[in-house]
Amino acid sequence: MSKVLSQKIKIALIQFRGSSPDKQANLNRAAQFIDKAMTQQPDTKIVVLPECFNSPYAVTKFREYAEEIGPLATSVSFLSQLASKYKITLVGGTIPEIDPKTDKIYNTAVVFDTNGKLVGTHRKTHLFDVDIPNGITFKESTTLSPGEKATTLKTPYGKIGVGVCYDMRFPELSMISARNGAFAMIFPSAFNTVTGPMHWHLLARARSVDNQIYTVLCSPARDMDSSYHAYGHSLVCDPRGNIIAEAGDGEEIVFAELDPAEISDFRAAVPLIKQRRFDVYKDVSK
Ligand SMILES: NC(=O)CC(=O)C(=O)O
Repeated sequence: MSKVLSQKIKIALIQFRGSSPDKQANLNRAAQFIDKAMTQQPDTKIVVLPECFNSPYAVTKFREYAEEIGPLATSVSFLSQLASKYKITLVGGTIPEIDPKTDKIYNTAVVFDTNGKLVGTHRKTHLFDVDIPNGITFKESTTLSPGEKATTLKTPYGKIGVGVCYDMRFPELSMISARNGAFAMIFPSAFNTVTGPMHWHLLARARSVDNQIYTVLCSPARDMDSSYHAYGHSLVCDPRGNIIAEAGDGEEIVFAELDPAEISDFRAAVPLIKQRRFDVYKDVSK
């Protein structure tokens, strides 16, 4: 069986509070945490930041903080320098993006290679529009537009799929990336204190077990002074559905080792890939 992950690699998830109104201060804090991660575990190859890691997570704020994504954008150039400084693949969380041609705003994940090149973006495809009585009401579509594609990207170690937060509730995106050969699905995310306890672990485990891949969720740390109370609990789930590393709800760096044998051994033992019956479920995409 061909390997989807070429070697054992270490991943670091930066769970921090980046939702202050001062974008540059949030970026500087992200840099401090990445420096800390790389000092503690210098063999780390992939670093992940949370959803909306340098702006408030609020529908009324996305436009104010939005950047046109390109090499000169404040957040893009800042993250690019960090990726090349530490020679890491950086899944640089999400930033509000403005498309100047259409004036539409997106919640967009940005990914950099070890030379600091922006190698991919993923616009949140499923917007977080919910109304849970006595829980939470949130309507991203008030100011955001949805992305239109699934995202699978090459890294030096194999391919990763990228989704953003609510995207993890839709198994199709993860399946597309897994079938394109991804070894992990990485979701910069920000569940909250209502939906986190209900579904965060369940969804990570489900996406891993569906696809026999790693699932990586990176959340902001909880900040009870902000309008949105992030759940925290950034985690890594292995291809068997075991959570192998997890944060609490405060600021924390989570490290985990991803092992190609975990994928190949479990796929050999439980050969879902060979057993799939595409002849039976042709109708699923209708
Ligand atoms: N914030 C999100 O996009 C998703 C979320 O909190 C949930 O699905 O629950």
